Amino acid sequence: MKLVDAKDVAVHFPIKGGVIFDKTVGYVYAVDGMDLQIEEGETYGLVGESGCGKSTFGRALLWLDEPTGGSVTIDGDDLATLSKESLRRKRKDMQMVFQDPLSSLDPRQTVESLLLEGMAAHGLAKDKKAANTRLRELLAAVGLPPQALSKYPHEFSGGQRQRVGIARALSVDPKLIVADEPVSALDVSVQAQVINLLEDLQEQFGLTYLVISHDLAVVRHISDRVGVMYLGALVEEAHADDLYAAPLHPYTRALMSAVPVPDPTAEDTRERLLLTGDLPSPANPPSGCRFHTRCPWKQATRCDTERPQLRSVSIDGIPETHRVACHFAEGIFDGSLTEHEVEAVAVDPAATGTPDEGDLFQHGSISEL
Ligand SMILES: Nc1ncnc2c1ncn2[C@@H]1O[C@H](COP(=O)(O)OP(=O)(O)OP(=O)(O)O)[C@@H](O)[C@H]1O
Repeated sequence: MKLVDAKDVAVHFPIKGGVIFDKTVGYVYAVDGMDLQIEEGETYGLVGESGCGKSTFGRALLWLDEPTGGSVTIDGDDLATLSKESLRRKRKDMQMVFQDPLSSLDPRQTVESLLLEGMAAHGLAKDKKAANTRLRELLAAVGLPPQALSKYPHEFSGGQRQRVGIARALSVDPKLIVADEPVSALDVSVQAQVINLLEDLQEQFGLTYLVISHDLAVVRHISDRVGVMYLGALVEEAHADDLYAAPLHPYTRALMSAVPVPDPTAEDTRERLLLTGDLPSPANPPSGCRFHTRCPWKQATRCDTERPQLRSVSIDGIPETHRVACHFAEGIFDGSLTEHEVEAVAVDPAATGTPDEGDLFQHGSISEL
């Protein structure tokens, strides 16, 4: 059964200008036409460069950034149609795990108070004895000792703090968890432990996950299906193994070719596809296919004028579930379309912003699990 059904979701943030910043002078098209479905019990991994709109989409799914267009249906309820009270109750079913638990957990609260707070908001702490039992069960589930209840967030290591963040999300017995870069603030040695914990909890509690990450290795390890996002929308979607075996979109191919091979002494026969040019500003996205300014296979004039929709392709061995938003995916795949040099495009650096740490292309920070 479908738990998440997002259709044509848009989140456009107004850019304020004028003398006293009271006028809307433009929009940041952070999310622009996202279609995404997640089955109950599934893990969907969302990847893409920093600034492509992953977090904003995750927040829009949970109605934390209210979409400016499209619809989000969770477990049969169209969130836009819910009353304030119904939406408040619905929040029990959909929780978020953040990248940096230290900034998402109130430093003045003990773990006990942090966990009880969420439970109380949904009427799950009325019976003190039952709530106490539940607190201990939650800690055991995330691998923390009962003594952790009286401690403050700063008294834990990064990995333990993320366990507290996960326990807090779990405390209200949710169906869906959106995990936004859940391990990227952690040491590589701890990352695998937290990923394994998320997998165990999914099995134990029947959870559905949207995992947002810039790290292709993390996403590959944990996801059933993967969506690749570029400038506010999906450019490719497939079962994880299918995507990694045969990336079809030029952007996905570039992402994959940036990943170091696990064994550096082994001969690396993959094609190298380096992305040229900066990520265009989401305040001024390119017309047509949003990737055309960086695409070595761009064809005039279809790519600059017609925005491609996600579609299945007719390529032998590529399943119907593998969809790509590229007019020329078949020609690129079979080599009948030749590559050309990508002209450097002048991008206004002020509008583009500085890539964050962890940006795949800046740091190549892919960890192997
Ligand atoms: N509240 C906001 N107001 C205006 N612009 C915003 C707001 N939140 C995000 N943006 C912009 O929307 C775009 C998408 O941001 P978002 O954080 O969703 O991307 P991301 O892919 O999650 O990147 P990162 O991994 O760096 O968080 C960026 O250009 C960002 O600057």
